[in-house]
Parts: sequence; C-alpha cells; structure tokens
Amino acid sequence: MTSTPVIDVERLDLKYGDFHAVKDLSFQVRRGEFYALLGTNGAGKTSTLETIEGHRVPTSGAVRVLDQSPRNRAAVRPRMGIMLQESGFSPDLTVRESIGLIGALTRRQDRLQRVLSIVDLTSKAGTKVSQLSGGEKRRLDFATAVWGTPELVFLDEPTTGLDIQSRDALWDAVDKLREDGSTIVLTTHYLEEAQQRADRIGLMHRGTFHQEGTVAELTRTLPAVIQFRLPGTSPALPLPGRRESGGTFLIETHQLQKDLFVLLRWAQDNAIELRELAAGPTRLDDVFRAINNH
Ligand SMILES: Nc1ncnc2c1ncn2[C@@H]1O[C@H](COP(=O)(O)OP(=O)(O)OP(=O)(O)O)[C@@H](O)[C@H]1O
Repeated sequence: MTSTPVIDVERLDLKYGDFHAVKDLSFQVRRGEFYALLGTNGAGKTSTLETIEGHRVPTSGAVRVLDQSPRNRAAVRPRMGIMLQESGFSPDLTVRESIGLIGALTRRQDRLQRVLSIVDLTSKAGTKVSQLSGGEKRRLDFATAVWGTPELVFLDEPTTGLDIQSRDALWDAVDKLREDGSTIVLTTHYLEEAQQRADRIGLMHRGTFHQEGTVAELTRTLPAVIQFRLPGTSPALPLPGRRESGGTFLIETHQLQKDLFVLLRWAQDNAIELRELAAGPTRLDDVFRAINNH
C-alpha cells in the first residue's frame, strides 16, 4: 500500500491579474522525502510554496497538505515548520521570547534549551532580535523549522547569510530532522546544497516544471566534464575538446570513465603533466545553464 503523499499538488494555476505565474503544475512529495523546488528567478517557486503553506488560494487546481486543505490552518499549522526568507520576528522581543512564540503559535511541545542549542543561540537568549547579526537572525528563523520536530518542514533559502560553520550546523540539524521522520521541502539558489541532499528535484521555469526527478535523472542528458591545463607545447589531444579563454581545456563526454582513461594514457605515453586535472559528473548548475537555451 502506498501512503498518501504529504504534499499533493494537482494542476495548480495561479494568476496575478492577467499574469499567469504558475501553469498547470502537478507534483507530489512523499513522507520522509527531501524535495527541492528549484528554478530560475520568477519561475513561480514562492507562489507555489505560499499556496502549499496556505497563504494563497489557487486560481484553479487542488492542493492537499498532510491530507488536508492548506487553508485548514488549525489542522495543518501545528504539523508544519516554515522557515521563510524573513520570519518577521518582532525586533523588540528577545530570542527567548521569539522562540516561545513559535511554541505558542504551533502548539508543539519542545524545550527552549534544546532549540537554543541547535540554533547556537544559547548565549543570546536574552538579546533582542534587533541586536542580532544577520546570521544570528537567520539561525533564529531556523528555530521555526526545528521546534517540536514538525512532520513537514519548509526551508526557504535557509543558508543565505550563514557562515560555513553555521551552514554545516544547519544541515546537521536537518539530517537529524530527517532521521526523526520529517519531510523536507527546500528552495534555494545554492544548487550544490540541493544536489548533495535532495531525493528529488522539481526544476521550475516560467511557471511550470522544466524537469522533475532525481539529480541523476536531471543531469543524465548533459555531458560530464574533464578539465585540465597543458604545459607549453604538447601533441594534439586524443579526444575532441576546447580551450577556454583562461587556457583551461574542456572535454565534454557521455562516457566519463572511458574518455578519462584515454586521456590519462595519452598523457602517460607523451610524458605530459595534466595540470589542475578535474573530472566530474554534470552539476545542476549546468542543467540550469541549459534551460535558457530552450
Ligand atoms: N503579488 C504579485 N503580483 C503580481 N505578480 C506577482 C506577485 N507575486 C509574484 N508575482 C510574479 O509572479 C512570478 C513568480 O514569482 P515568484 O516569487 O513565485 O517566483 P520565484 O520562483 O520565487 O522567484 P525568485 O527565485 O526570483 O525568488 C514573477 O514573475 C513575479 O514577478
């Protein structure tokens, strides 16, 4: 038996006046899944998420969240943790009071000390929100996703403005949420974060999906890349490649292992050092760059 999806979007349309922001969009997120909703600027991600979160009414189509209408806030809100791009905590409240508010609004149970520790704001518990740094404010926003281990967590650009330690700590906490069974929906422009973690990706462009699938499925159609620099003089390359303006050679291939072997054998036979050699699968960045060619 397949369980009911945690999010079920069926033929969603959203219009702002005459402007058609989301067009006939359908997708599902399964329980325990890490789903990344990505896309170009203005693609319709925020509009879609706001509808799922219950802030917007669809122009047409149906949205179900946790088997409820998202407009049924009393039923749905306690089960969701939503980290918005700006949570809008009152500047006059302290960190402790702000986190207390999350508890009051969601009616989930948790311990203040536990959440303060996860977001690394224990020493700032008595500090007013207006006096927090940008990164500290962002960590406070993350408390909304952590408090009471919600069944469904939305992370909207969660790492913007965070230093590397804070980013690592945030992803560790997200891993812990997943271990505890939470379903995660991420939107971000830091594609490598989604590439590393998402089970599936919905890639939006101009109001609809350009592609949807696992990272492997999204990158399958594009070649992998081998890149390197060559010393002053060398014989012709054994494979078709191109020289970038900075002097780096690029070989695009659909047979990475085989072509890498050909290149390494050529370098060995000709006693050539391939400087700054790097080879890797297609990255999501390349999938994004390819969008505008369509
Ligand atoms: N309230 C509104 N009134 C009119 N147009 C709107 C409104 N909100 C969004 N739009 C338009 O709808 C489109 C989708 O916007 P949305 O914010 O959903 O995109 P996004 O994918 O989140 O973009 P970004 O990555 O740039 O944040 C954009 O062209 C935007 O200008």
